[in-house]
Amino acid sequence: MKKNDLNLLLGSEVIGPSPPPISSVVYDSREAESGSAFVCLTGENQDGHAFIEQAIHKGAVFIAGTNKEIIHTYSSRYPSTSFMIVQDSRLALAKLSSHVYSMYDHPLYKVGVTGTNGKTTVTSFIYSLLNALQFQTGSIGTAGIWDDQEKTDFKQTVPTTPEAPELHKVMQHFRKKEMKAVVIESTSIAIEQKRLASINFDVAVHTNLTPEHLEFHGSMEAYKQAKLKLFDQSDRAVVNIDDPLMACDIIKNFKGHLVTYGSHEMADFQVTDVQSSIDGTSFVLHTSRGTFSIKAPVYGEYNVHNLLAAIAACHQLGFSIQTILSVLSAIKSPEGRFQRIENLAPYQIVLDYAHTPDALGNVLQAVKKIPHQRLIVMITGIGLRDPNKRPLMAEVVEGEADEVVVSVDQPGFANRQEVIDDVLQGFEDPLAPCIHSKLHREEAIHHALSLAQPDDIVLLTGIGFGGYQIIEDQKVPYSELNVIDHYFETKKTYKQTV
Ligand SMILES: CC(=O)N[C@H]1[C@@H](OP(=O)(O)OP(=O)(O)OC[C@H]2O[C@@H](n3ccc(=O)[nH]c3=O)[C@H](O)[C@@H]2O)O[C@H](CO)[C@@H](O)[C@@H]1O[C@H](C)C(=O)N[C@@H](C)C(=O)N[C@H](CCC(=O)O)C(=O)O
Ligand SMILES: Nc1ncnc2c1ncn2[C@@H]1O[C@H](COP(=O)(O)OP(=O)(O)OP(=O)(O)O)[C@@H](O)[C@H]1O
Repeated sequence: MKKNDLNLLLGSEVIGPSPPPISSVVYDSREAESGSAFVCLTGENQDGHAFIEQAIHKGAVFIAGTNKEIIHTYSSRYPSTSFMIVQDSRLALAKLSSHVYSMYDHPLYKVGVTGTNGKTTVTSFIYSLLNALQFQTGSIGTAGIWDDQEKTDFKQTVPTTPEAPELHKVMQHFRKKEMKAVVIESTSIAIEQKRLASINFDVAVHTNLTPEHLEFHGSMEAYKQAKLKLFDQSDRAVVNIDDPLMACDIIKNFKGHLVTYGSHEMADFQVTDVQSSIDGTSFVLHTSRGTFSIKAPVYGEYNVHNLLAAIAACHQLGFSIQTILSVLSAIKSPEGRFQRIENLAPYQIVLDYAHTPDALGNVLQAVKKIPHQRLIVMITGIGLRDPNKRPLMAEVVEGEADEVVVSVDQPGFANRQEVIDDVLQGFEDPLAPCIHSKLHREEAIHHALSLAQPDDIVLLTGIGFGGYQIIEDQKVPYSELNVIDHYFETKKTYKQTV
């Protein structure tokens, strides 16, 4: 790769020779191989500059970092390797990745979905609608990396939005397959860490803003500012007009073509007359192109709003509303988002990823619309995240359920009992007999199921999906469905032996 091209791309001077063609971009020295570019990032525990030598020994031909002294030291020690001192290594990582993984020039529409709650759901709705419209689309996010047919085996090192090299590698693969679009869940952390920095989105979608990730951003204002950046790199926008915290900022500042959705009468995609039933939700959609009566296989008013976001996003890509509505029956919800487990027990089991107070409040309202006797709810406190959120989960559920089981998700290094105590603080009467606590999610699920009687609903919320729990610094495999199956298996064995 020519020195000048690299200088122009990254806005700095190459030290040493022009590197040979760069075959991969890595931020982890252990992944370096012959022809790699290694970008030094400063993490929570380590400084990537400490691994330059390892990257070179593994074959890296180009090293970028921010630490002048270290870069100069290594460039003298390894004169045949190319180096660069950059202002911002994360930006350099994004730009380099976009350049190196641009082998196919097949056009790929890019849709970014941001918001505190609903990203995975809206991403999945857009993905299934576009594919049903024969517009081959992939998706990237908490539910994994999907091409237009199935989940791929691209390694996902970050829970939701991959680091820039992985993102661009996936998009290169989609372009190679001549797919037409990709929907990318765009978390505030990813935006702040510039993982998406060199992507120009065709459509950016906003769902809502409520407190989350404050342990990372520090304040709601910083959290909002991070999400707003996505709209500076998109040609079109879809905005939830009902969101009091962020919609106005986008509407005021967005320069491209913007449409709004929600219940507000000013919404371009306005919803009224929402009616829930056992097999889905019906509602009326009002647009400048007409009014439509719709029935869709989704539960809860918030999911109707997620659906509107998806319809509006597809419309922003050029599909007519009638065409989009003709494939509504094809929409798919991601695993664990209002997932109903049937035929296991004489009561209903609903699994839901709600792990913010806002999400919990919404799913409780949705579940209560399903006919039932008693409602048993499991809630969790998250060890890895902002402790201030924990008691709010209790505040939201108090008075809404007949039995509440409190447990822990993603404990990390947190003390499980302390996490539970934080949650319990949110109840007016934490000692009430209907409040139970269990240190482990598995035990809590089994306890909640054991409390159920015919016609009850057991609502299991929290981070039960994704395939693992983070315990200390290990990702320990975890399957919600196996835990539930195990409960019924042991019950059967117990019955047979008594
Ligand atoms: C907590 C956190 O932000 N972790 C991120 C961080 O890891 P870290 O701080 O532990 O890294 P580190 O161990 O200090 O190492 C620093 C650098 O040295 C490199 N290194 C390290 C060791 C070595 O031998 N060689 C080497 O090169 C590392 O690869 C890294 O680049 O730096 C890594 C590289 O950039 C990230 O991939 C990693 O994201 C982890 C996987 C993560 O879980 N992040 C979460 C917080 C996240 O991004 N979540 C959002 C939101 C999810 C949601 O909304 O629910 C997401 O988009 O998923
Ligand atoms: N539009 C919405 N408004 C409020 N709550 C929602 C909305 N959509 C989904 N939820 C709730 O949030 C939970 C998580 O939904 P989803 O996974 O789609 O959100 P997310 O933004 O991707 O979350 P995460 O970033 O943690 O993966 C759902 O199970 C539901 O309880």
